[in-house]
Amino acid sequence: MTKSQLFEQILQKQSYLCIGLDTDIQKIPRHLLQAKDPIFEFNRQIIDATHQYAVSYKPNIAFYEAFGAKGWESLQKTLEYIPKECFTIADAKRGDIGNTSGLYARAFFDEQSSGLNFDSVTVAPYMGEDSVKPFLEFADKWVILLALTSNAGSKDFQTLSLANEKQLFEEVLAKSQEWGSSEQLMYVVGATKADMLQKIRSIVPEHFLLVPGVGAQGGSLEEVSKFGMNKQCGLLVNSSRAIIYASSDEDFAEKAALEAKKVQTEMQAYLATYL
Ligand SMILES: O=c1ccn([C@@H]2O[C@H](COP(=O)(O)O)[C@@H](O)[C@H]2O)c(=O)[nH]1
Repeated sequence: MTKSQLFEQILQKQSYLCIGLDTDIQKIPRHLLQAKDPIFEFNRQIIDATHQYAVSYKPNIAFYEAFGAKGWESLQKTLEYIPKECFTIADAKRGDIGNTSGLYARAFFDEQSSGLNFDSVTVAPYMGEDSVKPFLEFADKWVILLALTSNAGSKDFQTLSLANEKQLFEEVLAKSQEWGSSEQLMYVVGATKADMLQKIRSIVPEHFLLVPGVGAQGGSLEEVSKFGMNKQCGLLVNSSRAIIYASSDEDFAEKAALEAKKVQTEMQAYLATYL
């Protein structure tokens, strides 16, 4: 999917919501445990109930790979089930020496090889250019580099000041623009770090940002929208637990739809104000 196709979807659905499929077998409604593949069945019903409010889905790979071959199968079925107009993100946070990154890229992008055909994958930038490049060699695919993450531990390294007086995450944003364009690179910025968004936008005005951390982590959708939106929206705001676990009963999909609609309605207002 190209940047302008993504923007078109955002305008059509009046939403920049990404729903996180962090599907935890311990948290899904009990009655689903009787299904042949409870994780896929949960995802299927969540996707059916929410896709009109979301432009993107982000399965976090940890929730699938923890279950070995069966988990990968649930992931593959989920990916195939997501409507084609939605942007798909493998939240895998990969990255290694180039030779190994090439295989990670195939795992998420090369359907012939792995059975998976995600639009994008999250990548850790800290091994540098040669660790990221192999992901960028796939046509029409996106790399989403971790820049300033939503967790408290982001201060341990990401905000350290360098000799050039930049913070490490600023250097990640500046340097990585030499590796690929805003048509193939996005950045993760936590919603809990909305106070840094103006600075971030001054470094990467054109890029899309994947913003996790609203909902369960308490980030403000309004601040993210006010300080992070650019002329093509430039935001995919993720919410996982607050939507998919809105209810633990048989009405879970209905309640997830209500939560997603609530977020979408708020987004519609911000698109009218800040775009
Ligand atoms: O900085 C980051 C990077 C990734 N995540 C991931 O996003 C979701 C957030 O889930 P919630 O339930 O909405 O809190 C989850 O998959 C994280 O691993 C992040 O939170 N922060």
